[in-house]
Amino acid sequence: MSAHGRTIGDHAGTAGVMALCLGLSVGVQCALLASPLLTMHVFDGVLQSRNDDTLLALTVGFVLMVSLGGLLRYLRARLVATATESAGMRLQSGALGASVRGAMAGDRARGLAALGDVSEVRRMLGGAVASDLLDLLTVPAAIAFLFLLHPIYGWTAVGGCVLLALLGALADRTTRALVRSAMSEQARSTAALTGRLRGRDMLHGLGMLRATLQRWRPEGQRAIELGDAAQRRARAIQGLASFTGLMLQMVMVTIGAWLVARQEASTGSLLAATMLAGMAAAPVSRVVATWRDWAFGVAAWRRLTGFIATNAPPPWLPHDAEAPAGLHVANLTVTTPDGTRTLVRALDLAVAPGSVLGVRGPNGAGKSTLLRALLGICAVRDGERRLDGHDLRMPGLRNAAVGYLPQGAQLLHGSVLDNIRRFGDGDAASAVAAARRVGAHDAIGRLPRGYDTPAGSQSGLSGGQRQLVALARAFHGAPRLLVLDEPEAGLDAASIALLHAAVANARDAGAVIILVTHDPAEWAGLATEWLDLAADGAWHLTPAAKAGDRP
Ligand SMILES: Nc1ncnc2c1ncn2[C@@H]1O[C@H](COP(=O)(O)OP(=O)(O)OP(=O)(O)O)[C@@H](O)[C@H]1O
Repeated sequence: MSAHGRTIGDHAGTAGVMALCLGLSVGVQCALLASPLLTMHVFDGVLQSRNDDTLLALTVGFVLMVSLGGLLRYLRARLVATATESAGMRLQSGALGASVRGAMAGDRARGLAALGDVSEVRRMLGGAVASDLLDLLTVPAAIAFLFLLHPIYGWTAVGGCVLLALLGALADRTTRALVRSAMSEQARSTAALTGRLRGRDMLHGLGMLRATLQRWRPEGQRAIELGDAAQRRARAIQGLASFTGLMLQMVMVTIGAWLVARQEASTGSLLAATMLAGMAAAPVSRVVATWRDWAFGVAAWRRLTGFIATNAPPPWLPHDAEAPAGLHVANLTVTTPDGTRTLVRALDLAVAPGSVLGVRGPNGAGKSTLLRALLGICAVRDGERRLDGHDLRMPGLRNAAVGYLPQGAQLLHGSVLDNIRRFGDGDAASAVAAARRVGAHDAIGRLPRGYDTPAGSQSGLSGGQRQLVALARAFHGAPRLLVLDEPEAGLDAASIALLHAAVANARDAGAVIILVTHDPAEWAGLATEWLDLAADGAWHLTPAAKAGDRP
């Protein structure tokens, strides 16, 4: 199904669920309103006529209506829970994708904060907020009923509900700015702490943990203080709101007694009016009471949707059937992630299947960033990059046809086997074959749990072992494009020799290979062409036969 079709389907499904929730809520309101109606009949009819049969019939009716109301309320709660759960999941997957894209563009902190925002929105959706909102339907129904009993009852209830709504607005007005600063301060301090704690070896190795935490403490403290201040103000107003709800019922009793004394209303209507006033005020009080969840949740939702829209996946170019086989790069301009400096200007490149392009240049010239730009995992100012005519930014294409070895291996939480087969369902044999291809199989065999050894950041793998596992992951599935960032880093001489053989085999099998190296002599026998990057964005291509000629 197309993305567009899915969107229409989603909207139709959401509209259907909302209509059903509304229908169930109307049913709940009818059942609720039956109680004051029956109470009025008991007082005004049965107490006068002393008819036991009528009393029994009214009691049965009352029990039935209350049970029906309970059942409908239960069904609505289930429906709301399912709908909010799936909305939360959709939001989470959108936020995850946007966080990864944001991190690629150099904004890791915002990505982390977005995941915090997802929790905030889910807390709002998962709480009683949706049910409270639907219960607001009771307010007009109860007030209409009160007007039928006597206009004074109706106007008193309107006055009480307006007062409650004003208190809600006051809570919003007096705490909104505080809540906003508390939330952004919290997001900033969490991101700052996470960033500081990432380099755990260095923090402990240089005894810097204490100083780092001390520097962070004022930021964390400020976020907590702002949050507490907002909570305190909101709680004071909530207290006022519950008091107003009680007052409304008491005022209703007094007005009812006055109307009964003037024979303008019956005793039964007094009781019904008191119950109805409580029913009208309760949902408004609850909305005021859960205001904090609302305010935080809605603010988080606004930030999230903005963040997801800013980090939306780029529109992919259509397949170019005319394009020659291999990697084609046209007019690609790569900048630093923050966009302040051009690293590679207007690069044109054609690497045929069965070729090895070596990339070299001084530290910081932009070699790693260029590889990321080729794979479409960092923003570029201009240009296209295609593999066999397909836009390389398509994640499906990269998963199926690309092998990538980033700088620093970057193994993920999971076993060595999981990492090599990229967390897919592929059989273990394919992972073992990839490990054999790059000469990693024996090294993995010597690990305490072999292919089941944990490989994430907390694992005990050495730098070289991590590099071998990452190489096996890159070569897994015989990719058509291999992008290797300093593949020889951390490897001993024997492993480097096996790596050369793996690259030669992949080249002979028709793969396109791009590799960054600081040791061009190491790859002199394999590279078919060299791309030299200068510090000012200039670049130069040299056929391997003339590899010694630097620009
Ligand atoms: N998040 C960022 N914000 C701003 N500049 C960045 C960011 N990340 C990297 N850079 C800059 O981009 C430039 C290119 O970095 P890159 O890692 O691509 O260089 P490199 O040629 O691979 O370097 P090395 O040989 O040291 O690995 C560097 O000058 C670096 O300072």
